[in-house]
Amino acid sequence: MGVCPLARMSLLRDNFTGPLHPCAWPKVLTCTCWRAPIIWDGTFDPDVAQQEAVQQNLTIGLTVFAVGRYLEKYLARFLETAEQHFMVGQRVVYYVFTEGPVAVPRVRLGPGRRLRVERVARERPWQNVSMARMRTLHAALGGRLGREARFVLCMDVDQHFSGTFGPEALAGSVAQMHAWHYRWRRRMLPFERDARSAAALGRGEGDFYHAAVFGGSVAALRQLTAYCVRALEVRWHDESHLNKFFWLHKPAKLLSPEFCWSPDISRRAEIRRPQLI
Ligand SMILES: CC(=O)N[C@H]1[C@@H](OP(=O)(O)OP(=O)(O)OC[C@H]2O[C@@H](n3ccc(=O)[nH]c3=O)[C@H](O)[C@@H]2O)O[C@H](CO)[C@H](O)[C@@H]1O
Ligand SMILES: [Mn+2]
Repeated sequence: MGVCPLARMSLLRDNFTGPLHPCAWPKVLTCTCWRAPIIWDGTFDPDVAQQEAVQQNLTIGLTVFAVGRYLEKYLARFLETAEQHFMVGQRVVYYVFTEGPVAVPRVRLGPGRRLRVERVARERPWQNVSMARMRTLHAALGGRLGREARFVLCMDVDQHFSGTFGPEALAGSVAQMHAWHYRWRRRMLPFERDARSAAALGRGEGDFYHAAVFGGSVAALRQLTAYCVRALEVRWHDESHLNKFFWLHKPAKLLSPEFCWSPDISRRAEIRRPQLI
């Protein structure tokens, strides 16, 4: 994975917490070659981020799709644990996209937190649900979600929060280092390599492998979703287009694999308190 070069470390700042502590984790990469910070537990001060976000009077959007079986199977736990861990103390607006609005569980929300349910058509086969997310997100960002929120995070529903997920995760554009791939050699990463695909990355291209959690300002996400929608019309997998986008438009911040971890992966010293499981 490599280690952040010392020369750059002192310059590394976070938009919410100010100076970061890249040395807190000597064994992991804490910045990218384009100087974006990689947020690991211990590299930032959560209290400063919290205060900064309150001062900026932010509303933070969290989008999630819960279509078909995923609605009853995952949504309640996702929302209940989000209430415990996601941007606690901030104004939050959840956007749940589902084809079954009446079945959305009634989760008790803290003050300043709202839940909006938007109806979407059920796509078949189920893989298309995942791909159709980009189109739906793009429309929502151009509508009420875009007016209500300053920053938005987009997540899978088949997971739950297990640790504090605070404003240190916010930036103009945010990508996450995929838990399964962050230790892989760059050339082994599963980017689309078929040159016939619009998502193809050439030899030596691609920085990190991303999926699972992405976000940013409304404007940046409009750009990302527009890119993926356009590209998806050519077909192929949404995740490949997401990765191509982040190769072309470098994210301002990266989230460490802790932010979306899988318990199926063997224990790793650098993974202490995962935000999502
Ligand atoms: C953890 C992780 O790496 N997740 C990525 C992986 O998802 P997964 O391989 O985890 O696929 P998945 O089945 O979780 O589908 C992605 C998401 O689509 C929604 N959904 C899907 C099917 C369905 O019947 N109903 C429904 O609501 C739901 O929010 C789900 O979480 O690959 C996808 C590619 O398409 C995305 O890149 C995901 O971010
Ligand atoms: Mn998933």
